[in-house]
Amino acid sequence: MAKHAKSLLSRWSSRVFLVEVDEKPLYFRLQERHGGERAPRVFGRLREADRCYSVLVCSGDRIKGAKFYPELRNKLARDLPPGCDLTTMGSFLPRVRDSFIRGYFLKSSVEYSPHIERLLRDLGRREPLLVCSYTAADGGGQLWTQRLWSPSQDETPSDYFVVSSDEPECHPSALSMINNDVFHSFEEARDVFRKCGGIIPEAASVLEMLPGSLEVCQKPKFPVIVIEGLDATGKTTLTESLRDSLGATLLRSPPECLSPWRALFDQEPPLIRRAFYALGNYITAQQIAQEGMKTPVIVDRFWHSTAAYAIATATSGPVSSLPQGGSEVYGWPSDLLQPSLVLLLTLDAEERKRRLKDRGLEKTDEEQQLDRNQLFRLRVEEAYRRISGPPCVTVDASPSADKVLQETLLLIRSNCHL
Ligand SMILES: Nc1ncnc2c1ncn2[C@@H]1O[C@H](COP(=O)(O)OP(=O)(O)O)[C@@H](O)[C@H]1O
Ligand SMILES: Nc1ccn([C@H]2C[C@H](O)[C@@H](COP(=O)(O)OP(=O)(O)O)O2)c(=O)n1
Repeated sequence: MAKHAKSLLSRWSSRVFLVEVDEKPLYFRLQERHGGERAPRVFGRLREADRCYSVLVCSGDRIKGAKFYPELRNKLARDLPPGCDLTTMGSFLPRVRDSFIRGYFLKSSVEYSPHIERLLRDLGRREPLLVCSYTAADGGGQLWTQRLWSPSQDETPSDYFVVSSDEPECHPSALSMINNDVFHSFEEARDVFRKCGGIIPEAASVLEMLPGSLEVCQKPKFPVIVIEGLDATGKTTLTESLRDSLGATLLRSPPECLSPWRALFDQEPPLIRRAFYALGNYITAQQIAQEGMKTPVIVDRFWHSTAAYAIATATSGPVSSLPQGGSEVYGWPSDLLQPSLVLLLTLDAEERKRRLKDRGLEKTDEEQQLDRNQLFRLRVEEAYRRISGPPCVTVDASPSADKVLQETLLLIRSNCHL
């Protein structure tokens, strides 16, 4: 039994579990004795002939674990018997940092149990997994027990009743977000790339683009203005006009030099994908520091994009599931250059869709998700607003391109010395 998995077991009965049903997390916890509570919602509609499993990834090596998590979904989707339900789940210790682990929740008919259990045991030989099975303990489907599969043959498996648990203040993935989804230092992001070199050869090419160390750069002489907003809010149009109107240098994050690898790292799990974008910001920061000595600098996307998309993807459900405003996850990394001003372009959903359609370009998976998933879009927008650091002003991007430019120029002139 892997060391990491063993340490997760040490406080097993204090863990809370969540199963995500239609983007909504449903919570349950464990109890030794049953006090007559109703079954948690996720079990409420099951029949006695149903059997459920939770499969949690508990690899001690976080790169391997991150790679295995989506692979596990593909394998399960491919090899599970027909009619078996598969959804995402997680488990955490309330208020314990880095305690969040991810996995899948399976629902099947009891007749398929031998097949499923064989499959889960095989998968567990590849990467450490914690597997639990859930069985109806009464005739009415109100009482369900969790049995944690015995980590070693000679231990007696522990059974608990499952009961509903209150919703935590925010999505528990927040417990493990810093330096897994949202990188707060250059060193942490670079470390992920150094460690994944063995499995992704292209990581070495990205490392070659990085500065050896973060020299303490002098503050740029000229203003640095970042333009942020969802796809098709008009960032490209506006940043190009600002460059021409202000005689500024236009930069972007991720920087051009990383474009050969962007599509590849977009396919990687969040740990690696987010480290890629974080490193892109540090390269762009170096370019800003240089160019900002000669001209004003306009930047198309920067840290706000990296953090907001990461936070919104790591959570699920409504805006209330985001870490609360003021949480350290929204903090600006202390080693990253702060722009003079961030302008956030906002547009109502219908107009944005219309512009997307007119433009007709290919979209990243995440941008496609924005279209399909209203809750995800709302979380990204709210996370944008909660990020602290440089002053951030919201700009209504619905007027004509020229009006948006004039409004932005006014804001820049009143906030920066130009
Ligand atoms: N203010 C505006 N009014 C109407 N259409 C606009 C405006 N700004 C941009 N567009 C159009 O909307 C589409 C998306 O704009 P773009 O600048 O590419 O957005 P982004 O860079 O944020 O993805 C483009 O077809 C562009 O011509
Ligand atoms: N600095 C950045 C820039 C983009 N990202 C991520 C966030 C989203 O997944 C995509 C959005 O970028 P994309 O190039 O599709 O968006 P635009 O076309 O520039 O509007 O990239 C990031 O994490 N950090």
